[in-house]
Amino acid sequence: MTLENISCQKSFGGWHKRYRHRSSTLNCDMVFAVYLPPQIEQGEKLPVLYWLSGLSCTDENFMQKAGAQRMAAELGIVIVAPDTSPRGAEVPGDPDGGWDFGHGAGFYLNATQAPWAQHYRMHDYVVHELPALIEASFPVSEQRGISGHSMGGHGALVCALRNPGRYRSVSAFAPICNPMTVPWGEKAFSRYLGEERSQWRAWDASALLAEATERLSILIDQGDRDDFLITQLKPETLEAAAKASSHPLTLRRQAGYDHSYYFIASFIEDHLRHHALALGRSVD
Ligand SMILES: N[C@@H](CCC(=O)N[C@@H](CSC=O)C(=O)NCC(=O)O)C(=O)O
Repeated sequence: MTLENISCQKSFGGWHKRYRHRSSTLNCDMVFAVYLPPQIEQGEKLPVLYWLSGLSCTDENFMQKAGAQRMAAELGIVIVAPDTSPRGAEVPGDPDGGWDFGHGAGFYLNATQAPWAQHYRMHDYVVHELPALIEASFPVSEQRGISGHSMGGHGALVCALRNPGRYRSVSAFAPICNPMTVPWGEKAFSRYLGEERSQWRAWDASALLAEATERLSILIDQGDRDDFLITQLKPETLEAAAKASSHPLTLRRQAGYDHSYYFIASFIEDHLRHHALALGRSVD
């Protein structure tokens, strides 16, 4: 596997880098970003937090707007931010030109329907191909955490719930909690997975949580001034599933916050500490 370094900036004593590579899972070239904290140069194998961004994002939104680098440098956590879908001229996008399906909207699932199934396999990319590449290319351990925002917050929950034992920590900002029942999810699932709704449950965080066997503690922050809260996100559904199955969930409703990266930047430190604790880093 060849990695092409396309940019490099020093940040808080560590390095923000972007790489291009060929993905055999997605059948296209992909770009991801990685933040390597200063401890990486001391020969210590560091844990990795995977960050999954939301609709319309690339690898750049989180790295430029969340302000995570200072704490990641302090805690000694590598952060990897993949793109949000397969990309390129050979990858079909939304035939209607929308931003909530196709390019920038891979939903971190494995599509089963033509023509999407040939490229849209973001779950396998994020859970398997990318970590294998990261673990072979950088001095990191196999201790993994996963987090994300909105579509990516849902993606993080689903990756953790579908793969018990693979992640030591999980959290989310304003995740889509029950995509089977909201417009963003219905549009994406009906095309990627087909019209048979029973097939959707395997990619819905609330449905998966109801049947989870691993009790990985979940941290979620949700702004109460989020324009998508009622129509698209539905945290109460996940909360009810967690309650019914006694799954550990801390869902914090944050007064006055919206859906933006201003909200994420306000609470990213708490999430990094949540992950650091589970990933065996010392947290003061
Ligand atoms: N492009 C759209 C706005 C889409 C949007 O709000 N995207 C959110 C994630 S929404 C759920 O997945 C986002 O993270 N945007 C990027 C950012 O940097 O804020 C439009 O133009 O309306």
